[in-house]
Amino acid sequence: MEGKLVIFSAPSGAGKTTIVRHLLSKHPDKISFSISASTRTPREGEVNGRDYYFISKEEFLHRVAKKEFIEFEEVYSGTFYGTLRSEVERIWALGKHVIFDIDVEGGLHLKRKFGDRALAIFVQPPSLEVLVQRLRGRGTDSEEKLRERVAKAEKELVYADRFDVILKNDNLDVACTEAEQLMLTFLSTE
Ligand SMILES: Nc1nc2c(ncn2[C@@H]2O[C@H](COP(=O)(O)OP(=O)(O)O)[C@@H](O)[C@H]2O)c(=O)[nH]1
Ligand SMILES: Nc1ncnc2c1ncn2[C@@H]1O[C@H](COP(=O)(O)OP(=O)(O)O)[C@@H](O)[C@H]1O
Repeated sequence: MEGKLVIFSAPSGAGKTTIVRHLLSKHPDKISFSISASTRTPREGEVNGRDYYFISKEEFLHRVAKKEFIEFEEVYSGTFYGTLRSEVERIWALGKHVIFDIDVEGGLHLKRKFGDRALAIFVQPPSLEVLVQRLRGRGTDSEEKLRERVAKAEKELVYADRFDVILKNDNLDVACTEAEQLMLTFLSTE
């Protein structure tokens, strides 16, 4: 089987992780999550090898030098995230397609690299104000981290129209249904 890529990108807090988790729980037979490598510290409840491969900066840079990443980025100052080639190949070898929860630059990078084999979806929050509320509500970031995420979000919203599709995440149920339809249509076409 020729594996495909379904990419969800958005500013932090737009809801991509929530949507991706929903799709994974409904279609575990079709898709599998690309577990990124990250140098950030795990959040409460996050599991190494399930949410991320949490590795040190030293190991990350060593693996960059060995060209193990399809793409990687210093997403926030001093914190690296990247997609391992071995991860994508592992999932394709299982006969599944790969689903990504990745920032905007990383999503566009993968789209450029894989072209028609990839569907790049931009998850759009109703407004920047709602995005900030969601991030606050999630309660995972300090005020300083929150400011950093919001500043990045403002820049990222501009890139929405470079994606294949813009998916509005106002009502979560509606967004999840639309995401599912988009994904299934894409996966069923040659
Ligand atoms: N470029 C790139 N970005 C990633 C990767 N994995 C995660 N990210 C992005 O890094 C950002 C920070 O992720 P995280 O710390 O989990 O917090 P989030 O913003 O709440 O999703 C998010 O925008 C993720 O989508 C990756 O492999 N490559
Ligand atoms: N449509 C929505 N309406 C209200 N809250 C939402 C909606 N979508 C996501 N959320 C909440 O917003 C927060 C950020 O969502 P998350 O999926 O973590 O975003 P991201 O992965 O894009 O950073 C979470 O607390 C999530 O439960």
